[in-house]
Amino acid sequence: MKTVYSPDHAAHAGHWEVARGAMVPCFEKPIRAEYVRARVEEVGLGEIVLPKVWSMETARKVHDPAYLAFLGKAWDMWAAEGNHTSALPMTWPVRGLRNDVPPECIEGLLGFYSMDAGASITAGTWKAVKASMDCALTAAEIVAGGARAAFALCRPPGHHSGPAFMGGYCFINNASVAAQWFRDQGAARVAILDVDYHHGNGTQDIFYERGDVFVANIHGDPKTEYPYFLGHADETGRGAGEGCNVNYPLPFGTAWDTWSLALDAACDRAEAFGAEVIVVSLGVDTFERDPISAFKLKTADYPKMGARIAKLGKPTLFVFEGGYAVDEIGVNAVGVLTGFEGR
Ligand SMILES: NCCCCCC(=O)NO
Ligand SMILES: [Zn+2]
Repeated sequence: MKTVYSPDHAAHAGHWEVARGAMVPCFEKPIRAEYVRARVEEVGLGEIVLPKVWSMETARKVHDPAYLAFLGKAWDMWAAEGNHTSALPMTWPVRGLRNDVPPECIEGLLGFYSMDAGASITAGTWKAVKASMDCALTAAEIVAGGARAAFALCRPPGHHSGPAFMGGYCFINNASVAAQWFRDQGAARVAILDVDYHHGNGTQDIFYERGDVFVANIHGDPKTEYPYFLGHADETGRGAGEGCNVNYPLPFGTAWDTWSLALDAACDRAEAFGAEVIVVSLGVDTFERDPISAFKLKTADYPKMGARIAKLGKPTLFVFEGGYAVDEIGVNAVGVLTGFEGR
């Protein structure tokens, strides 16, 4: 299987994030992608290629163009005010506040276009974000070109970013852009399987009223886990999208025996939907030693995850999302891919 990787990811290196009331070093850091790339090379998964440079045309079909334009200029606006550290939002338009965008105030725009303080912007963030999206589209093109599967080694991740907001380390929803690209190439029905520990609220939001893209999430129960405000089992889609969204919220401590039942159910639903191509939001923060998560999957479980997805027998694009147990991130993420290949 080919991997699409860009060294430009390293341009995005946030300094701090807020966790349990303290400023802590960012968990989503460049070394994550390097460890995964090293493991791809170590197992001989396949060729590692650079992404092509894509326009924003497809991204503008799943994201608000004004939001994307903001992402491209946010750092310059922040720096123009003499700021040197990461740009972080501090005020959000919650209930009772107005919802019109503050045109030229970077502090207001940061809050307007974010769901949390978990997406810090630095001088190189846009370069990395664009490259990450380019990796997803390039890998999608490899699949569309006849490959059974391809791996988009995306960093930063994307599944929390919605139509017009960033958050949870995410800026552009890479998996959603790829799914839209497959639709634009003529795939009538696309399924997105999000196996990251956290609910992909952005992906759900983007396709919630659409009947052409099925979205399944297996994740920490939002009653007690980030993102808290989406990801319940009663969220099944709306209008044309009714029945095209399914959530499997699971409790702290969930291990493979329970988690795999949700995967079976999600795969069955994707099959029943008639998906012609599968996009997997591949986060491995389901791992038992992940520092910010609370499931109990073991390294030996990840090849089983890949093997189950392979049973769908559909062209499959793997898009890298979360995972913060850096020492095992490579063996776990690539384990899904070698398991998919039946190695
Ligand atoms: N700072 C709050 C937790 C962000 C979750 C990031 C992630 O892994 N999402 O999949
Ligand atoms: Zn996650």
